[in-house]
Amino acid sequence: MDSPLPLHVCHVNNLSVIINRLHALLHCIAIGFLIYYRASYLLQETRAIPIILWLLVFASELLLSFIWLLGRAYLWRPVSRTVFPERLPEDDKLPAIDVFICTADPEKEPAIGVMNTVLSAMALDYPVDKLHVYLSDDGGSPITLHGMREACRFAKWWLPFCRRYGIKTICPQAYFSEADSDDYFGDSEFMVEKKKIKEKYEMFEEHVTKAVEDGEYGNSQNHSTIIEIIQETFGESETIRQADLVEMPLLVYVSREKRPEHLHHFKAGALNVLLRVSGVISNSPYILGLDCDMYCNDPTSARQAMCFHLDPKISSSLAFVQFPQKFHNINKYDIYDGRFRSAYCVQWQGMDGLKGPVLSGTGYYIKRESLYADFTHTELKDTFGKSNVLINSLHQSYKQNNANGENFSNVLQEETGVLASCSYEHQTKWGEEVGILYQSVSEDLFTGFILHCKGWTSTYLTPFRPQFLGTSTTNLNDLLIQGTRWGSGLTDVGLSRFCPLLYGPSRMSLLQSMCYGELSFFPLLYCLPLWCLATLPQLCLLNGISLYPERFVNTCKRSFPLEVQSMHGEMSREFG
Ligand SMILES: O=c1ccn([C@@H]2O[C@H](COP(=O)(O)OP(=O)(O)O[C@H]3O[C@H](CO)[C@@H](O)[C@H](O)[C@H]3O)[C@@H](O)[C@H]2O)c(=O)[nH]1
Ligand SMILES: [Mn+2]
Repeated sequence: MDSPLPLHVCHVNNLSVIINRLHALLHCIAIGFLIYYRASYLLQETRAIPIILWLLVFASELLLSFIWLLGRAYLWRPVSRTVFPERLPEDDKLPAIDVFICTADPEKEPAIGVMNTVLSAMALDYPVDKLHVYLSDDGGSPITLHGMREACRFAKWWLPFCRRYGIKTICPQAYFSEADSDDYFGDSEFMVEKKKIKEKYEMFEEHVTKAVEDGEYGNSQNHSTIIEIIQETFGESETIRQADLVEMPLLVYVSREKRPEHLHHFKAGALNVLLRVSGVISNSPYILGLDCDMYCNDPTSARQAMCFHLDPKISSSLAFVQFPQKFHNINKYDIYDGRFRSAYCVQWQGMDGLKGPVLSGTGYYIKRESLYADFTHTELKDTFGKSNVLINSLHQSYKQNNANGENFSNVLQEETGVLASCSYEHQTKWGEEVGILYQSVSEDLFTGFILHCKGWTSTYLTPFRPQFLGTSTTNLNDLLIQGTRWGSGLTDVGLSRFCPLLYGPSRMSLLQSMCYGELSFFPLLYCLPLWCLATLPQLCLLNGISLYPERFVNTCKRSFPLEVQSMHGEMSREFG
């Protein structure tokens, strides 16, 4: 029988709603005056200011007004949510979860950091037999594979320790670098145990770093498939308490085949290989997606996400639960806004009040089914490729533990090899209709957009304690590279046949299309206004040309002091 108490509640912030809408109205009036002023000047017979100047400023203001208008959709109905994981059904009724972690470059993404992410995911507070952790290594690096074996060995100490003492910081590196991590236990047995685990961790760290010094990075562009279920047995010198000999989550290393003559589609390609390979191994109905630089900072995220996925009122249409990206390496000045506050503190909450936030690349729990196209009317092999085992897995509900180290049978080993080969997707619908989509380098936003267009919804949860913590870009060079990649990915979507403002409105609400429109057009639409308004008014000022007549400016300032400020604020919000 279902619990009569809700698993989650949604609060609409009515005060914000009223303030936001009133503010939008006032701002609209101010924009109306400005447009009237600019347009009427064009109709005058004699003009003191060069027309080209006037037109450039006018065009900039129109573009800014348009993008501003689209952005109002975020503020239309912001909501926040609370979950009650204690009301979830017992553990044996919880659905299984596959965790997908992606790594690509062993030089930029050091193995020890990646292994900490793996360990933190293994230590999630969830039934171990229902948790499967997959690492995709696009670098095809022996160092990473070796790191996985070491991580598995250390996990046999780390997991029981976390469970026995209810450790919250389940990422060992973060835990041992915290000054007062959970030391409130104060008890001597705990302290002894902690010291022992710390020594084990240091040994683990040493083994991994030594392998980096001695080993080879491998060829990330040209290598064959390696898929291995990681299982480490204890060395003779290691003894472990009988009570701690617990089961561990399944741990799988996947390095897909890469050849220079085949497109590999970056992270989206890696995720699709994981989808297929995990489909024939554990086939869990839910997937947690993580970047290798973003570790689980709290054990409860899986149960929190299940509060939405297991709510019968919303679960049939719910595709994913998104947590915010938070970062541990940002100083208090944060001059590049590495925290992306407008996205994670304002925009996603606003979209959550419509049909849900954007899929944000990491820190989401997605339903596997939502990534498979509607396959009831299609020729399955044309869509999913030639693997019969994979096709059978589509129909079959989750098969528990059909793979562990010993019985990772030859058949399965061969099948996963085929599924991870670089030619598997030829003449299939992978990346076009099935799985993570390849159309844009911002694969996350685009995939989420198409899911919303198909009628799926999402929810956004921002608990007080960050559930996931990552590494943000902190220098200008990395920031510009990342910004250019995102900018071109978003513009790609905006200018494609999937333009949210044209493709969206008939498939989702107008407000939601406006949100996606704002996201995909802002890099492009800010270009001209940014250059014009950063140069022309200043040049005019130096030459004694007045773009804004004094009387007009004074009236505006008197009537709409807030509006004048917020119009200026709008640009500084996006560009720091
Ligand atoms: O060929 C590739 C390239 C990248 N990755 C992995 O993808 C993740 C994200 O890549 P990164 O280069 O760190 O990009 P970021 O700009 O930091 O990532 C943000 O932007 C991406 C979309 O552009 C999203 O996928 C990410 O989740 C989001 O955090 C990392 O774990 C990489 O290891 C691969 O697995 N294969
Ligand atoms: Mn990253």
